Amino acid sequence: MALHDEFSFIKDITPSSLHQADVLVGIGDDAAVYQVQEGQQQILCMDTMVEDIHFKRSYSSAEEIGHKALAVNISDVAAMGGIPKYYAVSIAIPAHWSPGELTAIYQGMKQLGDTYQMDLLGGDTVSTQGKLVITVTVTGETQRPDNCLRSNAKEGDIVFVTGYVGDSAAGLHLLTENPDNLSATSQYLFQRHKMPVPQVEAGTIISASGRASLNDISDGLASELNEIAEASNVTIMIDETMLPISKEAFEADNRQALTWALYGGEDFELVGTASPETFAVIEKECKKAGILITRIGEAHQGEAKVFLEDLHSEVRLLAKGGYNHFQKAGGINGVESENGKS
Ligand SMILES: Nc1ncnc2c1ncn2[C@@H]1O[C@H](COP(=O)(O)OP(=O)(O)O)[C@@H](O)[C@H]1O
Ligand SMILES: Cc1ncc(C[n+]2csc(CCOP(=O)(O)OP(=O)(O)O)c2C)c(N)n1
Ligand SMILES: [Mg+2]
Ligand SMILES: [Mg+2]
Ligand SMILES: [Mg+2]
Repeated sequence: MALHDEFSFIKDITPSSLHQADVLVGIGDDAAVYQVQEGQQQILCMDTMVEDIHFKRSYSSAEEIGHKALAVNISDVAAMGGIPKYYAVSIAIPAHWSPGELTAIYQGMKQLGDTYQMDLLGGDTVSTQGKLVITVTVTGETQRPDNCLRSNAKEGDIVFVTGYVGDSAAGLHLLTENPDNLSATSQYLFQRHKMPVPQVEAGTIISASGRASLNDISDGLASELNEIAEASNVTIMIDETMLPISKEAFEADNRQALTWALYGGEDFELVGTASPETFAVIEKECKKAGILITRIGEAHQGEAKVFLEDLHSEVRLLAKGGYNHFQKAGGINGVESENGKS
């Protein structure tokens, strides 16, 4: 029988016990963490991008593809409060990709990696009769990974998110409509989709401030919040009026902007929770660093569920819906009907 759900597959293959006692975080968070020696924690993560699933060659340059393949991994390091240091790349190459394009993919990775002084340490090269597949492994270091776990949320916490949510999905929508659109709105949203900026500095500020729960937004805000609610066993309530949705996303389509923000995914912003006292510190430090961080709700005692209070003060359940690789051929799932009700 075909696979239906990447999340239950991951549960199935998670080992019930580990051999090594120095593993601090195994499968189940954004990245794994293990202790090398007292006070020195290393971080490890891996994400894959597949042509026509994660990007299209028709609208993404080779440099942009390389940038994003590394950025999505650095984003998982950021979600553990870490600093990225090294990367390795495995690439499966179909016949129709030219050597020039392939080196340009690596230039895109190098350009981003250089901004963090990251080094490429190895990888693998194979041919494929299918689409181009690029898998990146990133390692790095983290001081306080225990301050960034998905399981750290507590009742009374403030829920926050960095940057704007929904831009990437808005960009993808516009790219499929007219990738040649030169309007400032389209150009901004294209950039947000094709060249995500991982939130490393925000991650280090959050992990240094105290206990927080943290996730990066790859599958969508609703999905990531459900992961925090489930791992922490709390109810999360967010407020539609507080969601940081850009004017560009509203301009792209007023009626779809909320769905993009909740379920679109690939914003690679950080979402999490912290006590009001810790959040005050995070907010102050982010302001100093010029990082937008927005309070969007609270965590409460109760079932592991996520709710949205809408503009009319009506409360509705936010299902885990978001991007799931084995449902609806990878569409936006769990999306409300036209009138906004599920
Ligand atoms: N095929 C796999 N084998 C082993 N571990 C996996 C596999 N796929 C995902 N994982 C692990 O499952 C967890 C969730 O993965 P994923 O949803 O891809 O996280 P993220 O959205 O942060 O990239 C991570 O800890 C990841 O390392
Ligand atoms: C051509 C195309 N269609 C759809 C999408 C949207 N999309 C693809 S994968 C994905 C979710 C994130 O990718 P995933 O591999 O699940 O990342 P992870 O959760 O492991 O970080 C989204 C929203 C896209 N980027 N490009
Ligand atoms: Mg992640
Ligand atoms: Mg992943
Ligand atoms: Mg995913």
